[in-house]
Amino acid sequence: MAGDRAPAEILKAEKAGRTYRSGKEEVAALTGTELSFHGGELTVLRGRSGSGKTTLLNLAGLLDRPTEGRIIFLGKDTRRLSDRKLALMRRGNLGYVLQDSGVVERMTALANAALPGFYAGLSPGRSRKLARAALEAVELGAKLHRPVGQLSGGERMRVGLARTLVLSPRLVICDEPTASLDAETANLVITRLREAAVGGSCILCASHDPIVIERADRLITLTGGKITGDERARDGGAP
Ligand SMILES: Nc1ncnc2c1ncn2[C@@H]1O[C@H](COP(=O)(O)OP(=O)(O)OP(=O)(O)O)[C@@H](O)[C@H]1O
Repeated sequence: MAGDRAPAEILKAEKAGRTYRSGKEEVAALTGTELSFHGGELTVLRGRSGSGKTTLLNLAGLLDRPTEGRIIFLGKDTRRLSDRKLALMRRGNLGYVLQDSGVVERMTALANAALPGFYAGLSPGRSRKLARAALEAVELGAKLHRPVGQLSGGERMRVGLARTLVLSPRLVICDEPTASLDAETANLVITRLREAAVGGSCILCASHDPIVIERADRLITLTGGKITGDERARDGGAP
């Protein structure tokens, strides 16, 4: 899926907002968000607890729909898409690095990382070859055949990362991808994410970790559900 797509606009938020309703109470978690994301960039989203980061990641990741405004993904107005079409769009174009890495514990690391290939209709051999390379890239080449349930938390997270990146998704959504990792493993994770960006993916990452922030191309700040900062990193994110 890689190619000359670096300048392409992947996602656009137009006056997008999300209000949660529980009983009579309404929480405007995100309001009037105007943002555009392109391939080839790693963007870090910062903000205090409750500022709306997860809400924005969920909208950008097509996991939730805005209650106002719209999200345009690959030129398509997602308001018009059924839940089924949205799910297909996610499967073909999006990857997630979330707190719960979503790996299947009874399956081996290799089988987990090969899943996107199978779903995309690649041959089993090709899916496994790509999975093996993705796992080697996160330093799990020696544990390919281990059931994920027998791996450490950081290793599971890396299996999830390998699975997320194995088919070079257009957009990768990450929620605190280095939380609870030691500095060396955190460096490995951010290096893989940067490589994915260099390969043309658009990476959107909520994080407070200086290791992540110093490798960002762009820094967005959220305050009380609004974008209050949107700046380019001076050195454009070291490779
Ligand atoms: N399902 C929900 N129902 C009601 N309110 C919600 C819901 N999810 C989030 N909120 C509220 O929306 C606001 C933004 O929440 P969000 O989870 O996006 O913040 P965040 O910046 O990701 O916070 P944190 O860093 O603590 O994870 C908060 O006030 C939160 O309490």
